[in-house]
Amino acid sequence: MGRRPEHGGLRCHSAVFIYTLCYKLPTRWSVQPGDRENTAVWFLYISLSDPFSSEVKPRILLMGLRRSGKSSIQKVVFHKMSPNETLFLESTNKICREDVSNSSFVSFQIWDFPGQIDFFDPTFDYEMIFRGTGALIFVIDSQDDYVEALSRLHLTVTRAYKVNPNINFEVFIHKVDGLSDDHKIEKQRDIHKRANDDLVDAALERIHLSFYLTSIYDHSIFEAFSKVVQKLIPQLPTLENLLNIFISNSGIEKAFLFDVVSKIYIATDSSPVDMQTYELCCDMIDVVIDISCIYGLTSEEAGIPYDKESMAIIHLNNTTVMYLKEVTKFLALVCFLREESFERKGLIDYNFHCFRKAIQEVFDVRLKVQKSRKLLSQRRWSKQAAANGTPSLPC
Ligand SMILES: Nc1nc2c(ncn2[C@@H]2O[C@H](COP(=O)(O)OP(=O)(O)OP(=O)(O)O)[C@@H](O)[C@H]2O)c(=O)[nH]1
Repeated sequence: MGRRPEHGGLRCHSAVFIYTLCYKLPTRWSVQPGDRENTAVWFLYISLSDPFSSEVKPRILLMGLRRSGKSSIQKVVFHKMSPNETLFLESTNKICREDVSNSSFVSFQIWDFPGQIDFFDPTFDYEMIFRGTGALIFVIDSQDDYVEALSRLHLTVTRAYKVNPNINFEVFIHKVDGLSDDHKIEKQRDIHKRANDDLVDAALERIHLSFYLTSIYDHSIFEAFSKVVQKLIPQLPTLENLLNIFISNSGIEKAFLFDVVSKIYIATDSSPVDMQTYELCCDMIDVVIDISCIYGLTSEEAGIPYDKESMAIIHLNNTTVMYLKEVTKFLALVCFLREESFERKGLIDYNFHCFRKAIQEVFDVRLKVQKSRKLLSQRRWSKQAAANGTPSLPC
C-alpha cells in the first residue's frame, strides 16, 4: 500500500475493501446552441430550463484576475485533474457553467468566469448572474502583485452586494504552495486588512469577507471548498447534530460526512477539524475509489455491485482505526476511533444503522418540500397559461 511521506510514516497493516462504488463525474455544460447535439448537455439544458424545476441550485461563482487559478481549482476539485496538468490549461474566454449534483445535499452550479469581466459591458447581465448566486469565490494569486486584484475584488463585491446582499463572499488567497508559513500568514493579514479597509472607506463594512489560504498542490483547496459548500447546505445544523449524537454514543473521536466524488466534506461533528485528519480521510477515499474502480465495477450496464454493507477499515500504527462506511450512493462516513473502542464494532454498526436512517429521513423531508414546490409551480404555470390562452405544458 502506498505510503505518503507527509503522514509521518503511516503504516496501514490491515485493510478490508468490500467497498464498491458507482460514481459519476459532474457533467460539464455550457448553454451554447452548437452544443445541443451533445446529449448530456442537451439533457441538462432541458432540466435547467424546465419551468417546473422545483430545485433552485445554489450558484457558486469563481472570479478573479487572469491566471489566478480559477479553472485549475474547478478541474482539480471536480474533475480529478492532477495539479501538474493544470499547467496546460488554456485561458477561459467565456463563462463556463457546470452542474455538480452528486447527492441530494451537494447540488450546485459552478460558474467559471474569464479573467477580466467588464461590468460596464452592456451584454454582461451581472444583475441576473448575482441574483441567483449563493457564494462568490474571488481568487487572488498570492505569488503575484495583488494590488489590482484587490481593487477588482472591491468592485466585484460591492456590485454583487448591491444586487444580492445574501451572497457569501469567499476570498481564496491562492497558490500559497510557494510561500513559507510566516509569509502565508503575513500575506493573509495584509490582504485581509486592505480588503476590509476598502470596504470601510466605501461605508460597506457590513459586507463580510471570509479568507482561505489555498493551493491545488495540497488538500487546502478541498478544505476551503468544503467550507464554502457547507454554508450553502440548509440542513447543515441537522447533519452536525446527527454526527454529534452518533460519535458520542459510539466512542468515536471524529467523524466526517464526505461527498466521495469531490472529497468535499459536507458536515462533521462539532470538535475542531485538524488538517492532517482531513488529509487522511481524503487519502482513504482515494484508495477506496481507486480499488473500487479497478476491481469493483466491470461495466456500467452490468448493474451496480452495490452493497449496503460496503465499508473499509484501516488500522493505523498509532492504535487508531479509520472506519469508512457508505451512507448513500455518493456520501460516505469516515470515522477515527481508538482500537479499544473499535472492539465494540457491533454497537458502532448499530448506531451507524440509526444514523443512516436519520439521514434518509432528512433526505425524504427535502424531497417532499421539493415535490410540493413543483406542484405549486405547476399550478401557477397552468393558471398563467389558461389566462393567456396558451396550452399548458404536459406534466
Ligand atoms: N503554484 C501554483 N500554481 C497554480 C495553482 N493553481 C493554479 N496554478 C497555475 O496557475 C496557472 C493559471 O491557472 P488557470 O486555472 O488557467 O487560471 P485562470 O484564473 O482560470 O485563468 P483565466 O482562464 O485566464 O482567467 C496555471 O499554470 C496553473 O497551473 C496553485 O495552487 N499553485
